[in-house]
Amino acid sequence: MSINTALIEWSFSVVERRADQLSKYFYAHLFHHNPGVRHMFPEQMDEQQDRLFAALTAAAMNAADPEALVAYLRPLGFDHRKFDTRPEHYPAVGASLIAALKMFSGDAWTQEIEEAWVAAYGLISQVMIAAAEEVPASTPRWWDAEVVHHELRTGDIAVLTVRPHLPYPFEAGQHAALTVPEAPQVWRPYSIANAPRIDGSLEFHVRRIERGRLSTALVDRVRSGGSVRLGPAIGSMTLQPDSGHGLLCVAGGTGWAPVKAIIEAVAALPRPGEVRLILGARTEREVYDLDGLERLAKTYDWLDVTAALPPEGGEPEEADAELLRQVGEYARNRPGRQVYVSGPSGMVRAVEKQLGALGFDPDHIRRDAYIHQHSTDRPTSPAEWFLSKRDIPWIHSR
Ligand SMILES: NC(=O)C1=CN([C@@H]2O[C@H](COP(=O)(O)OP(=O)(O)OC[C@H]3O[C@@H](n4cnc5c(N)ncnc54)[C@H](O)[C@@H]3O)[C@@H](O)[C@H]2O)C=CC1
Repeated sequence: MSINTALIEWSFSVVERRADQLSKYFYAHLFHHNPGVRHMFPEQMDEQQDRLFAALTAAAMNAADPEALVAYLRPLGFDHRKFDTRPEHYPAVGASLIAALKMFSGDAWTQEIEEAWVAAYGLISQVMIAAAEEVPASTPRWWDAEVVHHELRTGDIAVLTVRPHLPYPFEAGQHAALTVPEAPQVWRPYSIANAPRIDGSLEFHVRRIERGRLSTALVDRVRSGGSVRLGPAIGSMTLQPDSGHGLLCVAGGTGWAPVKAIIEAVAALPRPGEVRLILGARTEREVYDLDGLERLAKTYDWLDVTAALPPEGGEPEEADAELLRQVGEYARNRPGRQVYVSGPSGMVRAVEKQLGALGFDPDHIRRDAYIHQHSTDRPTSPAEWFLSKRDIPWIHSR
């Protein structure tokens, strides 16, 4: 089926400036016509408001590249089992999407545009439904877990250890969506900060973000003995077969979490290769897992760690340049190395660009695109526009 993505993109540009109102209309339409799905969303929609809509528009705009689209949508379809999403929900969402776009397009809406959106949405739902149906029925839709340890490491970063009640399959470097009873139906992806353990426990590193309902609950309200709910583990930032030949790992802030898991997975290899870890933080205090780091560095002679911090008395932003300097210095003579990069998307992009300039093959650089889509530090593509909370003076004029 061919989809007219140029038309979709054009029609999107017509409504883009009223994205905020459009997504509100979309949810109002959805809930009015399908009151049965309201419980699947958070009570307060402000934070979550645009996420479903953003994913839909991002996917529709990528419909011209079926391979990329399928790679993006399959894990999403699998992950959506945790919302209890059923095939019959998809037409309902599609109808509200079209209604909202039509409403805000005015005279610009044509039969051809409608057909292009219907075709794109049809493809999106088909891939997601198929991905969810391929999962064996015995696989849980979610996993409940007990918080066995909760530790505040800095004013705003907590490290949580949780133990799922049922076996939880995952690979080092993957992430899982979390929610807690303190923030019902608010889900966010967090990287798992360990390789699989015999006792089945999982570690998560959470920074409280401004107005983040879930991160605030995870940092300030959840305590040992509490409970969390996990979606399935997803993500491809996992250890590759040739990783034993040496790795460069670059981690910034809480981006340390999946890199820690990768290092633990390297340690389980029969013959671990050399691993160089460059760990960036904006201040020394922000190196929140120093004990864990020191333990790894002392135990494994193949692991070499340097911190990228601002110079003495320097500004926090100077850490950015130091991190890139260290990456350049190390990578210059090792163009064949596998690289794992995790942290703010600005950092990940800067590191990728630098490695590209040094002749690194992009296929050797592993990072987590999905996490970046859901983090606060996001690129600003037209679709991403929906994801970032911005004050638009001429919309919120009062
Ligand atoms: N799997 C993944 O990729 C994961 C990604 N994250 C993301 O990592 C981020 C962590 O946030 P924070 O701890 O607040 O990080 P942060 O703002 O404290 O920055 C961490 C490090 O990145 C460096 N950095 C930031 N922007 C840069 C740029 N443009 N160029 C070069 N270096 C730069 C800083 O100097 C610092 O060393 C969040 O956005 C989170 O979503 C977190 C966990 C896992």
